[in-house]
Amino acid sequence: MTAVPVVIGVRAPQVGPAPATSMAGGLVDTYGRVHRDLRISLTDRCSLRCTYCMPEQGNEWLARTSILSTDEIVEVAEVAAALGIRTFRLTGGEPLLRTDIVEVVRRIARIEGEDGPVEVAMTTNGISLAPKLPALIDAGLTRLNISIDTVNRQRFADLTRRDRLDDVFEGIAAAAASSLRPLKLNAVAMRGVNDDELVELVEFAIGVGAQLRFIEQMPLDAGHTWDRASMVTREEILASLGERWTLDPVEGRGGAPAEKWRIDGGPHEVGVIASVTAPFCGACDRLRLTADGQLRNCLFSNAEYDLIGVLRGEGSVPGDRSGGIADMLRSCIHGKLPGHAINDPSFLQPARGMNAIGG
Ligand SMILES: Nc1nc2c(ncn2[C@@H]2O[C@H](COP(=O)(O)OP(=O)(O)OP(=O)(O)O)[C@@H](O)[C@H]2O)c(=O)[nH]1
Ligand SMILES: C[S@@+](CC[C@H](N)C(=O)[O-])C[C@H]1O[C@@H](n2cnc3c(N)ncnc32)[C@H](O)[C@@H]1O
Ligand code: SF4
Ligand code: SF4
Repeated sequence: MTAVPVVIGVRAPQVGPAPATSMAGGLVDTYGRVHRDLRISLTDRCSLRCTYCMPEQGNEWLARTSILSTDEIVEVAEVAAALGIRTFRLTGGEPLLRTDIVEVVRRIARIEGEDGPVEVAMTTNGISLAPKLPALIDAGLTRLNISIDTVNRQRFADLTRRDRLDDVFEGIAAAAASSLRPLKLNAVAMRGVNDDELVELVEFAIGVGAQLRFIEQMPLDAGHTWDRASMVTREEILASLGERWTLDPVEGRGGAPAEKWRIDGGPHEVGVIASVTAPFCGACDRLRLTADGQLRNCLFSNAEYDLIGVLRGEGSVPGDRSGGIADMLRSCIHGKLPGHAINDPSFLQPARGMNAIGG
């Protein structure tokens, strides 16, 4: 039984040998957005239970048999790279819980993209990162984003339902001491939880040589309890930081989700990912692959494209199915809407929580 009761599915196309021209043309949607970034969720499992993402208990995990193998992930990544994907971001759930994580990184990092080697990035909660980091870097990991919403131990335990802040600090320290740059820290801003700590979080990030990005909380929690009033907005975040520092906008955002500001004219920057009040959908260049092999063209989409059906469908033979994978990637792109509808009264939150979508 999977964690996804009902999704609007798109059936797998007939599997067969790849037509000679199947890789021609990139992943351009009907609004002209060129897709360069594939976020791959490696598992829906996690070492934490953040309130805005997962339920405290009783989560319905994806069946282990439905989780994509390393071979399957690499097969998809190779086709995606041939179609123009340049960055593969490994996420979850907690990607470091995947026992073959180093192999996944190594095999994706070997893929040649259109303009040279692809980038392999990871978003993690940092737990158990320290002992694994040397092997991950050796395998070809190029960038790390680590999530930390508070530097207060009791708050961390309340918010994540696990008393593991010291493990996160250890992971951040290892990343800070490593060669990976830029190092980014993510913090979801929450009213009455950490909104009195925003300056302290930025100072913590500066202290470890990282850049902090605040995230507006999105309606993606497994319990569907999100409410607009408890979301701390971009404006509120800037007002709070503005009491301490002068913030000057940094130009040249491109397709990045974070708007950035220079702090007091100095070398440090802070970012805000305002997915709700200032969505960046017009420049969206992302696709997502869930751990159970469903392609999604938007975090908030209720449609999924059944890639695992292509990979495991009857008569499917490894090596012969790149055309089917490419077709499914294109179908997914073709169905992409211009933006999300969180601000529309008819908005329907996706059935999956963020941990099962791949944040
Ligand atoms: N609405 C929306 N939010 C996103 C999207 N991608 C990332 N985010 C939000 O931004 C947060 C941080 O994302 P990360 O996983 O750190 O990656 P990133 O910011 O895309 O990565 P880089 O900017 O390349 O470092 C996520 O947790 C989401 O909350 C997206 O496509 N749409
Ligand atoms: C889903 S987690 C997966 C990777 C890893 N477990 C982590 O926490 O970094 C990726 C990112 O999504 C963010 N996130 C999760 N649920 C969210 C929500 N409802 N709104 C905004 N961001 C969310 C987390 O804070 C984290 O930065
Ligand atoms: S945000 Fe990341 S660390 Fe927190 S519960 Fe979700 S997947 Fe786990
Ligand atoms: S909400 Fe959807 S369309 Fe908008 S940036 Fe995120 S993934 Fe892209």
